[in-house]
Order: sequence, then structure tokens, then C-alpha cells
Amino acid sequence: MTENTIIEAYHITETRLGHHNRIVQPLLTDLYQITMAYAYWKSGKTKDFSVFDLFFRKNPFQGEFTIFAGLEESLKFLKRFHYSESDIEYLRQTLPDTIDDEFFDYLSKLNTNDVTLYAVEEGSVVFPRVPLMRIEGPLIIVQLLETTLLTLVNYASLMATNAARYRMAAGDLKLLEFGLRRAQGPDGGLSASKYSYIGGFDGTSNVLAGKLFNIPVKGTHAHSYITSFTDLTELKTCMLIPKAGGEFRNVSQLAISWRLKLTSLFKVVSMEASDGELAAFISFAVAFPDGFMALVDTYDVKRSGLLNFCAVALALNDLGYQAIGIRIDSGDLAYLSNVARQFFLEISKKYDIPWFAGLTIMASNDINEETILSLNDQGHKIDCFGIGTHLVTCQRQPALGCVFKMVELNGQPRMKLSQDVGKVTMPGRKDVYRLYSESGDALIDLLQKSSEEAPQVNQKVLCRHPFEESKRAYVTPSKVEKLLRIYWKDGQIIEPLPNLSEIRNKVQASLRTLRPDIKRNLNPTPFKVAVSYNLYKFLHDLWLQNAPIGELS
Ligand SMILES: Nc1ncnc2c1ncn2[C@@H]1O[C@H](COP(=O)(O)OP(=O)(O)OP(=O)(O)O)[C@@H](O)[C@H]1O
Ligand SMILES: O=P(O)(O)OC[C@H]1O[C@H](OP(=O)(O)OP(=O)(O)O)[C@H](O)[C@@H]1O
Ligand SMILES: O=C(O)c1cccnc1
Ligand SMILES: [Mg+2]
Repeated sequence: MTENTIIEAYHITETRLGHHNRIVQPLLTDLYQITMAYAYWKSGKTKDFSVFDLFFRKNPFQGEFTIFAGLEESLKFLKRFHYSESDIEYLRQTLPDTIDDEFFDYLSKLNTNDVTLYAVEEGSVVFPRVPLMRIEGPLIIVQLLETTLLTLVNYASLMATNAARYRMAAGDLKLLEFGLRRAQGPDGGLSASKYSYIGGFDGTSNVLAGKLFNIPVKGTHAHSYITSFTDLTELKTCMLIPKAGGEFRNVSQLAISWRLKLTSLFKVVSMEASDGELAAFISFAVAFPDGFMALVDTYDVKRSGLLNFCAVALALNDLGYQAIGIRIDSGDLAYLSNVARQFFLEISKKYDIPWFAGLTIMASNDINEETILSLNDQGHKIDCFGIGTHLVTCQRQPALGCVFKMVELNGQPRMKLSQDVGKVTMPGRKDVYRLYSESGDALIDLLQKSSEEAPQVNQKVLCRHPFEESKRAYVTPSKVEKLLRIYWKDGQIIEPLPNLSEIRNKVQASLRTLRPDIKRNLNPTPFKVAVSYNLYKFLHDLWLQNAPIGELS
């Protein structure tokens, strides 16, 4: 590969469908897909017609729901699926010499025009065993899609689910994703920014994600900015024109005199506050008078950071500018946020500056879902969380286990047996219906054979547990939603795709249909996924046919 082609491969290009990640290409797969393709081809299976389901078996994060994501990227992959000349050349060199040359001609002409892809709407809540995608088409081609589709759906869905959980824990508070530096490489970082936005984050610090996906980009500054100043004499400029115009004023002088006034209110000694920190705040305020946000924990939040911040914010106020707030990045975040809010309230009252009471308090530092829930219990005054490591690495569970299993070949059902019933695949071409109660709550997902009639509104339908015979229930739905829709057929995306913020809204709307006990953090109730009477019978008959009878001796 030349240097240029490597650079190109990593390039993310703009297409009619938004941005396309060019790492996503047919060779982004496991070798065994290509060796299987050759063996299928060699044994004359080019005309075999297959149906595969993509599904997972267990919800992540000890939860009872998952958010489905990665569909748009999967469709873009199908659209661009093509082995380039250099791909074919690479495969020729890599596969054994015994491979028929004609196979490479066959590969070079492959496309996904004969593939049909059904999927659940991106951003929907989904559950174990429900096909998130059903892919139909020539066996060889569908098999070749497996790994890439899984890599596109697994992390995207895990990330969107993680973000949605943080969103539930944080309620209406602002959530910013700060994870790029700790993410699983550049592509992991970009995906994390994208899918955490879908899951309910409000913005990201990742500038490229902002540009590519139109996500709001936000940020403050680092401790290095604060420690780069040691005293006020280092300030090269501290002059600022008031917002309404007029003569330059000296922000440094104003801030120093405010700091003196505030020491009695804060019951601290001005000597204890760091002059380097004050200088850093002044210089940042002069650079961003309308966007002044200060990192206050470099030396001591109570004795230095808050005092210096308030002094500079009041100096800015003298010139008609409103500061934004503070970020606290260490210590007891509940306690310090309460202290900070108290300071802001007192200043607001004493100097009659109403907006001061509502200054933003951002907290960061190794925050995860549990920290947010614990902070809620303790009582805090944080308005915004900046979250990196735990969010983007999905530290609590680093992978979602979506699999891609054949369920039908040439019209005949296929089934993978397992000692573990949870791993037995649901054979045949199936559809999925979500049944809703009168109040709009999702009651159950019902899997049926595609040949069966859809359940009808206000008509009683029997829903069975797929494996436990005694577990069954009648449901009379007030609404029936067919979950699998056709997205790709005859070489085209046939359903208009939502943009990122529409998918983000879909996540919240879909979560609202779940009862609170299914979404709670501790010991949530599982959502029921059932099969129809016919599918139950079909599954168990086939199971008996396929399971060998052992002989004891
Ligand atoms: N009130 C709180 N309740 C629960 N967890 C908290 C609270 N305040 C902070 N935390 C969490 O506790 C951990 C504290 O981290 P750590 O022990 O590294 O201390 P630190 O404050 O970062 O210290 P340092 O000043 O050395 O950086 C972080 O994960 C943080 O999110
Ligand atoms: O804590 P996270 O959830 O990953 O959020 C992002 C962190 O990244 C920054 O820290 P930095 O990289 O400067 O290192 P630190 O660990 O010393 O704070 C920032 O100050 C946050 O603490
Ligand atoms: O803008 C910030 O405050 C930020 C960005 C990335 C990581 N930590 C903090
Ligand atoms: Mg940190």
C-alpha cells in the first residue's frame, strides 16, 4: 500500500448521505469470512439464498434495555460495498496459491444489489433475542457482511446505551463527553462522541466529531493553563473594552479590588489565594469575555479557586459581561458544588446581580453512572458533568455481544443448538411486533414466523416464553408496531434516514415507552420477549429433530 492509499483509507469523506468513514470497507472483516466465501463458491453455493439475524443475548451494564445504533453506518457500508483492485491484489497475495483465479473475478464483481436488509429503527430500545437486523440474500455475500455489520452495531449500540443510562441518572442536567484522550483509538473516540450524542449527551469536546456530525462542541481549559502563570506581573494584557463600548478598562485592577472585598464574605485571607491562578483567570477572561469558565481546583477550591473566579467574574460584570461558571475536577464534588453555589447566591444577593446565582457549576473527574446516582442521593448543586473515561471505554461492560446467525437457507430453517438454552437460535424468517398497552407502555415484543398474520389491535394474542412451556400470557394490544422495516433493497436505501438529532429524540421517545422498573439502576425488571404459538411449536419441533438422542451405557 502506498502512503497515499493509507491516508485515503483513514479519510472520512463527505457523501450525499453525510460523512462516510472510509475505514469501513469490505476488507474490514475477519479472514474466515473470505475463506468461507471461497469454499462456498468452490462447492457451488453461489445461488444459495440465506436469511441471517443480527441480535444479542444479554443487555449490557446489568440493565434490562439496550439502544440500537449503527444502522446508518451499516447502510452506507452496503452502498459502498466493493472490492477495489488493490483489495483483490492483496487477497491474491494473501490467500493460498491454490485458489482459482476465477474466484477473484467473482469477488471483484460482487455488490449488495441482491441483499435485502430489514432493521429496527435506529435509536429504538431493543431487547435480547430480538433480531435488530434481518439480512437476506445470496449466502456468500451475506456471510461476507457479518463482521463489518457486527463491528458497526456492537460498539455503537453499547455506547448509545451507556450514554442513555448516564442521561437517565443525570435527569435534565447537561452532559458533555470529554473522552477522546482515553478512547479506544481515534476511530473509537469519534464513534464515542457520535453515539454518546445519540444516547442523550448535549455536546462533546471532540472538535472533529463536531465538524463531521454537527454535534455541539464545548470545553473549558486544563490545569496546565492555570499552572502556566505564577503571578500577576506575567499578564501581558489585562485591558478590555466594556461590552457596550467605550474606553479600555484594566480587568486585573478591578479583579484585585474585588478579591479584597470578597475575602470577608468568604471568610478567607486574600494571601491564601493563588496569584498565578488569578492571573490565569484574568487572561482567559480577557480572551473570552463572553465565555468565561474557570477551572477552580488547581490549588484549593474554597481558599483560592472560588475567590479568584468570583473576583474576575465581578470585574467582567463591571464591564457588562456575564461569566459562564466554574469546573471542579477533584475533591468531594457534592460538597464543593454546594459551597460554590452558596458563594454565588451570597454574592448575587449582596451585590444585587441576579444571574450570579445561576452560574454554571461543572463537575468532572472519573465520573460514572454510580457517581452521578450517589451525588443525587447526597444532594449537590452541579449543573453539568464532563465525562470521559468511564463513558467512552464503557468501563462497566466493554462489549455488547451481538451475533450474526443463519436462520434459513434455501427456504429451510437453520438452527444452532446449545447446551445453554439462551444460546439456541430462533430458526426461520421472522418478524417482530411490539405490543403496547392503552397507556402507551410497551408490554412485550412478539416474534412470529414471517408467514403468520400480524397481531391486530384489540385482538387477544397468545405470547409464549420461547423455552419455558408454562410461561405464557394473553395480550390484547392497543397498538401494534412492526419493528423490522426494509431499509435496503435492490441496491438502494429505500427509507429516508433521520439525522443525528432526530435519532437522539427517538432514543428518548423510545425510552419513555418503558416502565420505570425496567429502566431502574438496581435489579431492573426484564422486559418480556415472547414467541407466537406457531413459532414456539416450529422451534421446539425443529429442536427435537436436530438434537441427537444419546445412548447411556
Ligand atoms: N461526593 C462524592 N460522592 C461520590 N463520589 C465522588 C464524590 N466526589 C467525588 N467523587 C468521585 O470520587 C473519586 C475521587 O477521585 P480521587 O480519589 O482520584 O480524588 P481526587 O479528588 O481526584 O484527588 P486529587 O486531588 O488527588 O486529584 C472520583 O472518581 C470522583 O468522581
Ligand atoms: O475523568 P474523565 O471522566 O476521564 O474526564 C475527563 C478528564 O480529562 C481531564 O483530565 P486529565 O486528562 O487532565 O487528567 P487527570 O486524570 O489528571 O484529571 C479532565 O480534567 C477530566 O478529569
Ligand atoms: O474542555 C474541558 O474541560 C475538557 C476537555 C477534555 C477533557 N477534559 C476536560
Ligand atoms: Mg481527572
